[in-house]
Amino acid sequence: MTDDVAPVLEQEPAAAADLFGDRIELARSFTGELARRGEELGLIGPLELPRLWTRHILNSALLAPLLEAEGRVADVGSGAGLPGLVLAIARPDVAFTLIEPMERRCDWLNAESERLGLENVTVLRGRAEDVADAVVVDQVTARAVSALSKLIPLTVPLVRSGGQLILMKGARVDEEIEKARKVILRKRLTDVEVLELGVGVVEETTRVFRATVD
Ligand SMILES: C[S@@+](CC[C@H](N)C(=O)[O-])C[C@H]1O[C@@H](n2cnc3c(N)ncnc32)[C@H](O)[C@@H]1O
Repeated sequence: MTDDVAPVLEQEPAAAADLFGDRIELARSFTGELARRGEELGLIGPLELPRLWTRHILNSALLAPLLEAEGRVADVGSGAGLPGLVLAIARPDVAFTLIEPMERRCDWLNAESERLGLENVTVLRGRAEDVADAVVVDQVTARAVSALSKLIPLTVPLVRSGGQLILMKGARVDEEIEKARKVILRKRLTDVEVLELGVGVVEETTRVFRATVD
């Protein structure tokens, strides 16, 4: 447990207030708790503290404008709550299902949702492929779960016809798309595009694979 999280919180970038608006205090509270307990709970590595805001919190919040008003979103493999819990803070009008197989991580997600008073979060313990019958959403998000060739088959069954995949990817997204070409065709994804978000706001531009489910 890290007691002094002030240095982490002091690194809040100016863009945070714009992205979170009147929810900024909740975002600060979540960031502080993640800084305090994240390493001990195995949610973040020790090197992540100095870049918690830019690389993790803001990076996740950049997806907020992509979410449908009053929609339903499933975040697959939420882990520490990235991007799912951060988005639930930024978008109280959207109902989030955080899908995560590890019990300890589910405990953290439930405890933080409760502590922050987030009424738009349901935590579902399980693997995406095992809970697909219980979930239908308008959009699915995921960050750092697996390569697109595996992630697309895991996420498509959760989404209604006409809904979207919004999958956060790294610099090698084009390579991943190339490797997933057959899966993209087989799953009949349309409107496939790569969005570059946060240019000049976050350390590394956030690349998002977005596609519509048939
Ligand atoms: C590397 S962590 C990333 C966590 C978080 N999304 C982030 O960006 O920090 C991958 C997470 O995906 C979860 N996971 C792995 N396979 C999964 C599956 N088939 N369905 C749902 N979650 C899965 C793991 O338990 C883990 O919490």
